[in-house]
Amino acid sequence: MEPIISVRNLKKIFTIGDNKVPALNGLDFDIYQGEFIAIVGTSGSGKSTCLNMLAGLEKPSEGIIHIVGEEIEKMNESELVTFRRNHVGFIFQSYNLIPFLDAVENVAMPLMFRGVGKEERNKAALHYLELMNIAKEANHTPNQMSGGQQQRVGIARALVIDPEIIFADEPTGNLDSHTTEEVLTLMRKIVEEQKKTLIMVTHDPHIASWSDRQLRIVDGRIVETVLREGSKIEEEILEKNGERPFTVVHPLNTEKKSEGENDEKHS
Ligand SMILES: Nc1ncnc2c1ncn2[C@@H]1O[C@H](COP(=O)(O)OP(=O)(O)OP(=O)(O)O)[C@@H](O)[C@H]1O
Repeated sequence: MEPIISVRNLKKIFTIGDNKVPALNGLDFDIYQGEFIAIVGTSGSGKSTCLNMLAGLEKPSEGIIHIVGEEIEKMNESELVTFRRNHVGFIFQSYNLIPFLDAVENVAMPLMFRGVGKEERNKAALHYLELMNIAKEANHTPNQMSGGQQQRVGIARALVIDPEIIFADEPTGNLDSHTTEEVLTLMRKIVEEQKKTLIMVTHDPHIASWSDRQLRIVDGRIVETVLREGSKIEEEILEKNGERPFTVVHPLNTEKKSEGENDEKHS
């Protein structure tokens, strides 16, 4: 099996005036099609910076990002827009639905950008609303729906272009615990049934535990990976490749060790 995403020595340093803020200090990992990955860490650890760079929304300071066979850090802005339109779906914490459009029109929007005609795009939108168990609300605008319903519309919108990869930044951050479980169940369902690759950022260890594999970040480094017990995709990768997905882990117990001495390769 070949990875769908490969990241090597990914670094990001923000410059504010004379100050340099290192947000990512060298990430090395592979992700495979059909994996549900959680990037987990406390506030300021570098999760969103990592997601933004994988999605081509920010340029790395150093390093390589291969996604579906393309080196995205070398693309210019218009190539990145086309790349995202064709390969990537986004799920946002605050849903980002357009308030004056109903659910069908919101979901159909990415297809409109692709030039798909109204009848065809509305049909596709309804299909994904059905998949998310929210077809009854197809003609409701966002203010006529609960948070959980809006997020299901948000997921349908991410799916409508049939992307290989879906990025989700704190997708359940605004939901109560019951609705969070419902939305996570649906997210697992789309990963398993449609073989999508889902990369979710969260600060919450319980939400992260829904994923197949957690990458825990502290101070811009991966300090731990956690596999979900019994994960089908992780067993499939192990069986086909003879090893676990490549990740370089920098464990936290660094006292008395020089730089790099305690780095472990987990594969
Ligand atoms: N545009 C920016 N300019 C300067 N510094 C930034 C910028 N974006 C992020 N940072 C800094 O980079 C570090 C990592 O931030 P990031 O937003 O990736 O963390 P996070 O883990 O996603 O946090 P949160 O959960 O609070 O969103 C922090 O120290 C942050 O202050």
